[in-house]
Amino acid sequence: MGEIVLDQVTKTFGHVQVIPPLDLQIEDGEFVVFVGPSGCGKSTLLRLIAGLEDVTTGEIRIDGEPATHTAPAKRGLAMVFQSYALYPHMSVKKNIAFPLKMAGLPQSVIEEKVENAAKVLNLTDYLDRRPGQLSGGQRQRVAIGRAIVREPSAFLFDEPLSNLDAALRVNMRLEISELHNSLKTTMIYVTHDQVEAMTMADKIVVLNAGRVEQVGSPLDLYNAPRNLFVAGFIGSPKMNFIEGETAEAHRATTVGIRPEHIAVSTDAGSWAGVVSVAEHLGSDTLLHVQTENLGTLTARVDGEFSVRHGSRVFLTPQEDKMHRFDARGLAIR
Ligand SMILES: Nc1ncnc2c1ncn2[C@@H]1O[C@H](COP(=O)(O)OP(=O)(O)OP(=O)(O)O)[C@@H](O)[C@H]1O
Repeated sequence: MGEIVLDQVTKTFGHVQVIPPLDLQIEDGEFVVFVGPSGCGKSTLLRLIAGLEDVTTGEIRIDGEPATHTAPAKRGLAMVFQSYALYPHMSVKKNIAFPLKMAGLPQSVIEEKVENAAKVLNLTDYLDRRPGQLSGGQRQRVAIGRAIVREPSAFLFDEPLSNLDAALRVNMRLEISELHNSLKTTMIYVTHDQVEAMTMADKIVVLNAGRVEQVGSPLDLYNAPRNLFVAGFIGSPKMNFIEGETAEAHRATTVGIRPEHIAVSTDAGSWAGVVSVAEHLGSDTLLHVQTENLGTLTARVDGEFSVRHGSRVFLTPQEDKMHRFDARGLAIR
């Protein structure tokens, strides 16, 4: 089990309401990612679910049971922190066993659970080492191991990969996804990195200033962002926005087009411009183009596209991939 429901939950620190009334339903077994810019309230929301912060008003239910005032240890949830929070003087084995020992389980049961977790996480060969003798990725796996042995109804991850270098992050991302596939336990994962959100989530919750801007699958958010904020936040490189009179469609004050939905030609096209920067990534080419009337637009072309800074090009947007927004920033469908 691992269904979590937030019903009109708010959080106020002093006089500042950082979470206005918020409803959210997390299904059993789902991988849910909270994503949003720094300070939007992601960690606060996770800590409210964990019970590390008290809600100001509203209710939390876990598996149908009221949990608003339940002590953190009694919620059946396991939190994995960015800082790993390992005990430096204890071996990997003792670190993983710690919550079981605290719970007073028999030694034989502890041994078995630690062994199984170590196997799942490829830590079997490291059980006698101390955290200081491990790489960042291995330490993160120990922290996850300590969560796994508790057999929680949900795992809560607070930016678990932000201390790792880029290559290791990609690896750990895959490992956590695989872990979710095999355990099928609810996971709630906080990140400010929309690529992590897109690649890992069943369901993404986009937060902005404590408010839920949109909830949906990664492709829902990519294909049909509800508003300008989600449109600009999800997708890399970012969606281009064209403002004002150029947004020809009635009611629309802003038109959005993703870089991958703009064709580039050196001969002819809808919008003429000059390449201000060309980023040759090998797999694709990103062209930042200073257009005559629409400001700078970014286009992404598959593979190599041999133009340089200063080259004259023409851009043609794919009409059916254009997004239109009204004066309030809401998508027009
Ligand atoms: N204990 C606290 N007392 C007062 N204000 C707080 C406290 N904890 C968080 N806040 C404020 O609440 C808001 C949300 O913070 P939170 O840490 O949840 O954001 P976040 O989205 O996780 O940000 P980041 O990605 O930078 O960690 C921020 O404006 C923050 O300053």
